[in-house]
Amino acid sequence: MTTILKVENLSHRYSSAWAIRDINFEIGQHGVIGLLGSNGAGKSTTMNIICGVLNQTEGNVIINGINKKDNPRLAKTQLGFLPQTPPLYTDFTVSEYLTYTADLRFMDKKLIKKAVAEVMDKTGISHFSSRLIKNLSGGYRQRVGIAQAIIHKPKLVIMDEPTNGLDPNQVIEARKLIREIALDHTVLLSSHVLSEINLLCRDIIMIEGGRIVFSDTMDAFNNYAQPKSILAVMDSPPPAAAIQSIQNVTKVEFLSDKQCRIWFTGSSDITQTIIAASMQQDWKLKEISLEKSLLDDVFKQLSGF
Ligand SMILES: Nc1ncnc2c1ncn2[C@@H]1O[C@H](COP(=O)(O)OP(=O)(O)OP(=O)(O)O)[C@@H](O)[C@H]1O
Repeated sequence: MTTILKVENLSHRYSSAWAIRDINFEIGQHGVIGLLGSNGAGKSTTMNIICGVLNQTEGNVIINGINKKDNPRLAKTQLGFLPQTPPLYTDFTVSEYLTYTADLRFMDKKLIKKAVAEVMDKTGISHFSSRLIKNLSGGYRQRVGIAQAIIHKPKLVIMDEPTNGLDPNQVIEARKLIREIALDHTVLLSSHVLSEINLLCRDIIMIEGGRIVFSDTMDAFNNYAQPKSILAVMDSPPPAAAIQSIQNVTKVEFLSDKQCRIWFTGSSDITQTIIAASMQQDWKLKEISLEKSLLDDVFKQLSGF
């Protein structure tokens, strides 16, 4: 794996309290990586340090092989940042603003005009190039925010809650654009919206109380909590008490005449016991399936709520 971002033993203290403590992770090329955590978990602190807006108390941030402490200016050329509120100058036109941000990124002046045209095309805002930013909708302003983050073709793009405050259609459009950007860049995106992380991200890093509590693929996150319930459909189901008498069954709830949910402890081999009981007692079992834990349940389990 080519490492684009390496975070080593990162800790930060605001006055006396530690906001993050000993954060370590490494991310590779392309794709969207989700930074998930509830409010106050430490996402913004981590992102602000990576972007150089805040200096860490301890630890290292290495972007595309460059340690931010040793060469902050060079490290910053490797990254683009879309903060929660995009830093837009609303009295500028779209192209004036993007030209200005390209200059701030120390881009070669001769290349700026072409880069502005390219990034407007990529983010779907070319037709608004001469419009004042203050006259754009929220969705288009967000596109301008994304355009300024990628105009200098950085390896790493950091987005802090990028769909916050957008209406449902704008959210769909913004997610589509983020996916496209992730084909050429590594995107580290923070959110406390689980469904968004699930839709967009390949890998997930979860922070709670300033510490990493989970770091793996999205699939591993979805499978993290073991199934604890079974859905069964029977043509001739017995009373709940009969199912409840099976060892390790903790609760039975009928959802309809023929369908019930069965909670259990211990191994999921219990499905075999239920199948055997059904055959012995002629419950006419037609379907049986383990219920996958909901993303929200995993989140609750990991965050200790
Ligand atoms: N400037 C500051 N001074 C003191 N404490 C701060 C400061 N900024 C953040 N904190 C504290 O640091 C902790 C982590 O905050 P941070 O903003 O990084 O969390 P977050 O996960 O981004 O939350 P949110 O989703 O609400 O933005 C919290 O306890 C917060 O109160």
